[in-house]
Amino acid sequence: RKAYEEFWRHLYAIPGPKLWPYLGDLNFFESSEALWKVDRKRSKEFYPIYKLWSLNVGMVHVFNPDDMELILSNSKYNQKSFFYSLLHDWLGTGLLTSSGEKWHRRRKILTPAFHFNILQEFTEMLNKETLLLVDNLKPMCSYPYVNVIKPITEFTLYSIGETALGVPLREDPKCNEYKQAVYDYGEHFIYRATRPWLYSPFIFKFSDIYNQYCKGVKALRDFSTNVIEQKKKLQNGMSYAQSKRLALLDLMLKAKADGADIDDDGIREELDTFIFEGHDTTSMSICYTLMLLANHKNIQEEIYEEIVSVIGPTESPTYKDLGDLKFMERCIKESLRLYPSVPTIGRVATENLETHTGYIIPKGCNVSLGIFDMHRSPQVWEDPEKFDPDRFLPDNVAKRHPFAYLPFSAGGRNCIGQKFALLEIKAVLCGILRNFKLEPYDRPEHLVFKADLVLRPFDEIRVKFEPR
Ligand code: HEM
Repeated sequence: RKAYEEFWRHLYAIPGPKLWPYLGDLNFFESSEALWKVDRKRSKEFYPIYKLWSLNVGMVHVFNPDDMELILSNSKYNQKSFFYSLLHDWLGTGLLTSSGEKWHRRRKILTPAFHFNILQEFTEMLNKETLLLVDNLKPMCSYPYVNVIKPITEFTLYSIGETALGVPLREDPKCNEYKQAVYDYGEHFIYRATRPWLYSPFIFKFSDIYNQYCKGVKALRDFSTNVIEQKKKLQNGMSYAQSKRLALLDLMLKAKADGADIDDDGIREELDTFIFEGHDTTSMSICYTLMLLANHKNIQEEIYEEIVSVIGPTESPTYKDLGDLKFMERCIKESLRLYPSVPTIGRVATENLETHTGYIIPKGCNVSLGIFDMHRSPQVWEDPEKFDPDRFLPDNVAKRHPFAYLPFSAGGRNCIGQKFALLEIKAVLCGILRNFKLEPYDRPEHLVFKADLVLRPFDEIRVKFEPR
C-alpha cells in the first residue's frame, strides 16, 4: 500500500494535461491521426516532461536529451514498457520485445549477423535489388505521381529476404498479404493501446476486432514459418562452412544445430522481428527521403554530383564507395531527424528514477521516450522544421548534446540493424538518383501522420519521377 501511494504521489507531482477523474486519459473515440496530433500538442505544451495515466496504468513522457541520456545509457533501464507486451502475439519475445537474460543471450548470438564482412557481401545483393526497382519505376515516369510506399516497401522486403534471410521473397505469393497484415497489426495495436480494459487477454477476446486480429496474426506467422521451410529446402542437408560468416537466418539455424540456447520457436520469433524491423523502418525512411529530395532540388543535384564523382554515372557502388558518400549520408541523417521511422520507444523505471528535470519517475512506471518530438523541438534544434543536412557536419555534431539525435536509439538496446539500414538506403538512392530526377508532388508541410508502430503517413507519399 505504501509503495502504491508513493507511486501515485510521485506521478502526480509531474505536470501533465487535464484528465478524466478516476479514468484518466481515455482517447478511444479518437482516430489515429487525431491521436498523433494530440500527442504532438502535449509535447509542445509540456516540454521537457509530462505524465499521463489511464485507469491504473501510469506513463511519463520525456523528450529532452538529458533525460534520454539518463535512461538509455544505464542498462538498469533496458526493460521495455508494458506496451511492448501487446506485440507478443506476433513477435513473441524476440530481440525487440524481450528483456533481461534472454535478451542478452540473443543479442550475443545475433550480433555477428551484422558484422561488416557480411554487410560487404550484402552490397552486391542490394545493388541487384536496386536495379530491379529502377526497372519497375521506369514506366511510372509517365504517371502524374508515384505513391512511393508500394514499390519501396516491396524493395525493402525483397532486400531483407535476399540478404539477411537468404530466401527469394519476390517469389512468395504471400508478400502482399504479409504487408497488409503488418498495417493491420499497427492499427489493432493502437486500438488496444488506447483502450486499457482490452489489455486483459481474456476481455480482448470479446472485442470487436478480435477475429480480424487473429486472422492477421495467423497471416504474419504463416509468412515467417514459410520462410523457414523455404530456407530448409534451399539448404537441403548442406552443412554450414566453418569459415564463412553466416547471414542472420543461417546463423540462427546453425546456432540451433550446435546446441545454442535457441529452438524453433526462438528462431521464428527472431525471424518475425527481423522481417518487420528490417523492412518497414527502412522503407518509411527511404520514402520520406525521396519526398524531401523532390522538394529540395538543389540538394538532390548535389547528391547526384557526389555519386558521379565518387562512383561514376553507371558503375555499381562497392561497400567502400557507399561509405565515401558523405554528403548523401548527412542528407539521410537529416531525413531521419525529421522522420525517425520509430517515433517513440518505451522503457520501465525499474527503480525510482530522478530526472534531470527534477521529478521522480516512480518505480514500475512506463516511460515513453519521444524521439520524434525531441528531433523537432525548438528547445533542442534551431529552426527544427528546416531540412538542413549541414547540421551533420562534424563541427556541428560536436557542438550538440550527444543524445539530441536518436533515430536508432542508443546504449545497449540500440538498433542492431543501423549499419545495414544506412547501407541499403545509400544503395537505393544511388540507383534512383542516377536514373531519375525527382519532382515535388506532396509537400512536407502537408503530410499528415497517424499513430502507429512506425512513422506512417495517414495517406500516401507522392513523388513525381522523370527520366534523368
Ligand atoms: C531506418 C531504419 C531503422 C530505424 C530508424 C531503426 C530504429 C530502431 C530503434 C529506434 C530501435 C530501438 C527500439 C526500442 O528501444 O524499442 C531499434 C531496435 C531494433 N532494430 Fe532497428 N531501425 C532501423 C532498421 C533496422 C533494420 C534494417 C533491422 C534489421 C535488419 C533492425 C532491427 C532492429 C532490432 C532487432 C531491434 C531491437 C534491438 C534490441 O533491443 O536489442 N532495425 N531500431
